[in-house]
Amino acid sequence: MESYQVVETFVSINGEGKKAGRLAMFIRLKGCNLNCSYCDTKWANERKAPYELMRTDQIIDKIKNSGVSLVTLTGGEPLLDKNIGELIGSILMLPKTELEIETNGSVPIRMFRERDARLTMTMDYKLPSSNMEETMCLENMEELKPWDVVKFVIGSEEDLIRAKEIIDRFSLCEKAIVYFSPVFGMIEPARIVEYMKEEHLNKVRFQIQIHKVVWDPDKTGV
Ligand SMILES: C[S@@+](CC[C@H](N)C(=O)[O-])C[C@H]1O[C@@H](n2cnc3c(N)ncnc32)[C@H](O)[C@@H]1O
Ligand SMILES: Nc1nc2[nH]cc(C(=O)O)c2c(=O)[nH]1
Ligand code: SF4
Ligand SMILES: [Mg+2]
Repeated sequence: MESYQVVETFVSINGEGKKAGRLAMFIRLKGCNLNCSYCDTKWANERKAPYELMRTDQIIDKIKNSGVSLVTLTGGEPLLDKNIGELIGSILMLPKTELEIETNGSVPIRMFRERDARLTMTMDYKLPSSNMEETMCLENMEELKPWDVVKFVIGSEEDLIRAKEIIDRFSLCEKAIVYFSPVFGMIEPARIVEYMKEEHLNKVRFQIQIHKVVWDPDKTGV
């Protein structure tokens, strides 16, 4: 049985994506291959970040005991772990449990091609203000399912323009559910809505990270 470097687990309302507002069990894995300018979980990516090595069965027990039916696997970058398939498969064996994976868009999601709506990919497209755009795996745009989410986290005017270009180039609104979300505190959220109106982005959904409004934005474990 495999084990994973877990930096935190907690139950909270999901603050992002199409399952926002619902209770979820969060499993946050250590480490990331990117270094986004705005990352709010840099602490989890540090080499020295403390973690608990948890076996698949221990994580599954934790989910079962939580009584929560939605699991959010995040990080760091959860898809970097070469054994992640075992954990994903085991979570999906739990009856009536939905799994959402937060992934950064730089790691191929192709190996998860055979999946139904119980496994949602919530995939970022990293825009210029992240300084990570060149790492994006564009083949992923062809692997999206209609129930997946593509998230553009927007920090600047340049990001807005680039997000629209990418949506148009890959017909993203026809392939998946598309969100615009501000880099927390970096751009006036109303400007994003203005841009959506200007460009008639009728299928894009606007979202603010709910947990940063409910709790201190720097608080972990919520
Ligand atoms: C911390 S990341 C972990 C999962 C994965 N590494 C990724 O980037 O998608 C989870 C989500 O938080 C978003 N995020 C990180 N820092 C943020 C910030 N300062 N403001 C808004 N969203 C942020 C990321 O863009 C991503 O969508
Ligand atoms: N409440 C809450 N919802 C979230 N949705 C995605 C998160 C993440 O960090 O990936 C997150 C998070 O950190 N907290
Ligand atoms: S990819 Fe995700 S975890 Fe990694 S640095 Fe960017 S926002 Fe942070
Ligand atoms: Mg977060």
